[in-house]
Amino acid sequence: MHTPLMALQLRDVHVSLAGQAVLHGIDLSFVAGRWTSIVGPNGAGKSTLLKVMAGLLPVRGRIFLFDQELMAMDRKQRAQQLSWLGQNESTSDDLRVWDVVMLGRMPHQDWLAAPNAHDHAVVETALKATQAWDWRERSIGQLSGGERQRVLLARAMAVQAQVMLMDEPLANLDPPHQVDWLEQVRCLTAQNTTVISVLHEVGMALHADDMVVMQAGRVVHQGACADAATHRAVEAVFDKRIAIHSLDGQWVAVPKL
Ligand SMILES: Nc1ncnc2c1ncn2[C@@H]1O[C@H](COP(=O)(O)OP(=O)(O)OP(=O)(O)O)[C@@H](O)[C@H]1O
Repeated sequence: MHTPLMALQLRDVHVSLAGQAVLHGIDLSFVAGRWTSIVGPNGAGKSTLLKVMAGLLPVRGRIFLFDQELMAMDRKQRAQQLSWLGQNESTSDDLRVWDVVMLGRMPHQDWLAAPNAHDHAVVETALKATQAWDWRERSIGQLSGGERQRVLLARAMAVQAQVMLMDEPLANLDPPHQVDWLEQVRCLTAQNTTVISVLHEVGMALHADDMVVMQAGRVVHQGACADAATHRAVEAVFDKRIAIHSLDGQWVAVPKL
């Protein structure tokens, strides 16, 4: 039997923030080309885990990006392979939308080199994919929260990284653009991109291939979104205040009143 290629692996990862232990011995493996959603209650450590995988926090333990130790990688190489969409990302409001998305191409450009035709083509494709193309000449400060999120998603896509990490990518998106996002993730995984996203909306998170369920700084379950064991784990971390059901071939999470 052939062993699947692992995009990211964490081995006994511990994180402390401001002297407080936040992640306690995380062991996880993410198969390349799949979409995993991370869910759990407020304060469970989801955003911290995502930051750790982006190499943004000091940790105790080991993290591998494909076969390389993440922390030992050259910054540029890491930036080419890992793309990051954080929560409440700050950008200068004066920046043109086009230029914001072009920032995603930086890991591929030489120092002070002008973007080439390929960079322009990638930025155009990303802006069109998130339906942000019409705003390309506007400054990002003039956009609504959801419009801005679509521009930042375009920037993350423009990196064309093998692994994409997204923290609350659906924040501020209206339902049609949430569905667009689902379709974009499907396109990315079809091209063998690995997508890992923190999602609060359990119903959306259940569209992923796999799920990591967290509670109090620990992983309590990792499994396929279609598995009953995954559903039970999600219901348990939310104190059984939600129930997962099948509806028209999809999984939905409904409040238990
Ligand atoms: N900079 C920090 N200093 C100290 N503690 C922090 C810091 N950032 C986060 N924490 C704590 O770490 C824990 C995990 O936070 P994290 O943001 O990872 O949780 P989360 O699961 O993403 O939560 P939410 O669903 O509310 O976004 C929380 O208890 C939080 O208070």
